[in-house]
Amino acid sequence: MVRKVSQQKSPAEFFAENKTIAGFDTPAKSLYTSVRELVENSLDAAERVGVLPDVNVTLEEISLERFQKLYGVEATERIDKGLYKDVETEKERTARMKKQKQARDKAEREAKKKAAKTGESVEDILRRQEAGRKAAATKSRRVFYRLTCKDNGSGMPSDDIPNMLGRVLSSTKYNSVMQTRGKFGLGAKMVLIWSQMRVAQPMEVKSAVSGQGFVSFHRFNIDLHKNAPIVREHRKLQNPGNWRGTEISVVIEGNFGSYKQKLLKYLKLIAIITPYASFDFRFVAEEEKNSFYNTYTRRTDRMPEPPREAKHHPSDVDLELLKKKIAGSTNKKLSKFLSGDFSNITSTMANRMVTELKLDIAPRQMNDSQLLKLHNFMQQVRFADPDGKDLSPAGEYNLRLGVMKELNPDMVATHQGTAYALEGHAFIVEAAVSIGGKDPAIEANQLNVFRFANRIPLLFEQGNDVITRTANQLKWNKYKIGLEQGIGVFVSIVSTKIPFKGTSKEYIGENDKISAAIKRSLEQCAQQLRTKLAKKEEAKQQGEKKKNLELYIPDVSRAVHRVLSTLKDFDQTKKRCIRDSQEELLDGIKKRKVLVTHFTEALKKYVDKKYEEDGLQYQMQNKNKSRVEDIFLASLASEQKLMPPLTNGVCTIQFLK
Ligand SMILES: Nc1ncnc2c1ncn2[C@@H]1O[C@H](COP(=O)(O)OP(=O)(O)OP(=O)(O)O)[C@@H](O)[C@H]1O
Repeated sequence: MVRKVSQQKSPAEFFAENKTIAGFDTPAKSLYTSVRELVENSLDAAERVGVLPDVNVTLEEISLERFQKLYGVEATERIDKGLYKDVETEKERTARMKKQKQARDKAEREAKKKAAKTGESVEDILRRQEAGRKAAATKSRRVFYRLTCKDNGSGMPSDDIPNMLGRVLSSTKYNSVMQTRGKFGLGAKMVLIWSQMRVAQPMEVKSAVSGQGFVSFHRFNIDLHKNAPIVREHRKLQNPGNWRGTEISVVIEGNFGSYKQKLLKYLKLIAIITPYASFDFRFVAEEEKNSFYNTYTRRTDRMPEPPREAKHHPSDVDLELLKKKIAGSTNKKLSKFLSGDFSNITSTMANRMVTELKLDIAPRQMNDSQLLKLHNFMQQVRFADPDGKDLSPAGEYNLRLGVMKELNPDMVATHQGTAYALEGHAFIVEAAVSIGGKDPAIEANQLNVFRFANRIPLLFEQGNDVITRTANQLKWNKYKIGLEQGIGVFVSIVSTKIPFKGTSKEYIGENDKISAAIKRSLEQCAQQLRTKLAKKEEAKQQGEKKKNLELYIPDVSRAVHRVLSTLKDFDQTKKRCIRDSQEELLDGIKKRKVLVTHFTEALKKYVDKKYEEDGLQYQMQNKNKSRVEDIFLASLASEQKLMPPLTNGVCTIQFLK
């Protein structure tokens, strides 16, 4: 009998073997996830020190041939051709030729049909298809990329760099109950692990913190087995411009072709939810003509209030956490510990708890059974929900600005809900709903749902996500919102703990509380849009009424002129009922001084005036219903106090102080 020997795995080995759970599935997806992880770290780092983020991403394409040259990989001289999977056998060649001929014949038949319908030439259609086929064929080739992400964030202390980026499950974001984009202490390390699995090149990091006086440069790998960094090079570089920030550079295998659209969509969405950041994306292709540069400009200097560190909510505490907190407590009284270390426990509440527990001792003197008693008791007590004051939602102003700047829809409504609590963590849902616009991201005849969690876009598992499900369930036609023009639904959830499914942070599963909060926010947006649409419809109807009236003007002018022309020849007795001013008019007609065009002009003026009066009357009638409507003007000042409202009966304007 073989004796089984127990084995251990380091976290780095575990995640290398199970990279899919961190979003590193195929080379294409891994490239996308790598960009995402580095960008989100950069945003966290800039916001941590309260600076407007500047994030520059460069993706340099490196063909297999160039990769081999660059890294001195000797290409194998092909002698035994049968060994290579890209060399066909005779049998494979015959089968391929047969298949290609069938495909060509089919394509030709379809192209002829299409040409008859569209009027295009058969050759053009076939040429286009051929280009598509070639593009698809290049997708299967191995391609590498040097990914570089540079920011103006906090920078990293020199000694921390190898550990923070070369040891799986290390993070500066662990010990706090705080809203951050990063949470797992995994992202940047997975980028390096992915690189090591296919390319074996070290990660290069330049970073400078405030007042350090130099830029630290590190090249390192991860020892997967030990889960520890292997530093290959460490130097101090000069920093004459006092730069502060981080630049991370790594070579990875990828496939930009298949994930280009996803990646650009991601950048667009992150620009929507972070309009106070500036993003540059540069793609440097092997062939110059395929290179491009996208920039997502900053549109406001107004950053959301940064998230603050919150205390643990008592209902979210497990025994281990309670033990850890107690071990670190210097309080002499349990009541002080409870009110000081947890949110939502006032000193009165803490005293009541201690009396109820009959446990008036210093926390560190508690034995295991007392600890268990305290934990059990905490599970039974009714605590108030966390209030969400430490969270940092994007804010309606930023959300609206982001949607307008990137998508320019015809109409947009926004709403930020109040905070709710989920297992001891506060969360806030904010939403925007847009109608129409010409951006291809908003497709007509459907709901286009865009999801954000802790201000990062979620692009995968759309159908399983609570946001998509809730948006699809809403009865949009109840708000007279049709799908024809394309509806954009933008939902952003912020929390100290987002209940993501998996470490790749791709979606949030079904959850009644979150779903109800999303529904409420979307309903508010839909209600605003309903009012706007009604106003627009009213204006349209007024316009049509005016147009219809104008249509009659030429005929009416001619008819009136003709009647008056006949009147001018009436006998004196009948003429007596005509007043002096009218006498003058008839005289004008007789002498051909008053023509049909004079009637046309007069009637046109009258219709214009009437239309204006009706419009004004409509506004007056509705002034009480909808006088106050948020409009957002970019303010130069960061102060947000409001001046007293200025009202003129038609609208109310309130400026920021
Ligand atoms: N650009 C950067 N500037 C400053 N610090 C950074 C930067 N990138 C990473 N860090 C530091 O390195 C740590 C580890 O980053 P990593 O991406 O591995 O995990 P994380 O961001 O904490 O969590 P997640 O796995 O959820 O992304 C971060 O917590 C942060 O302190």
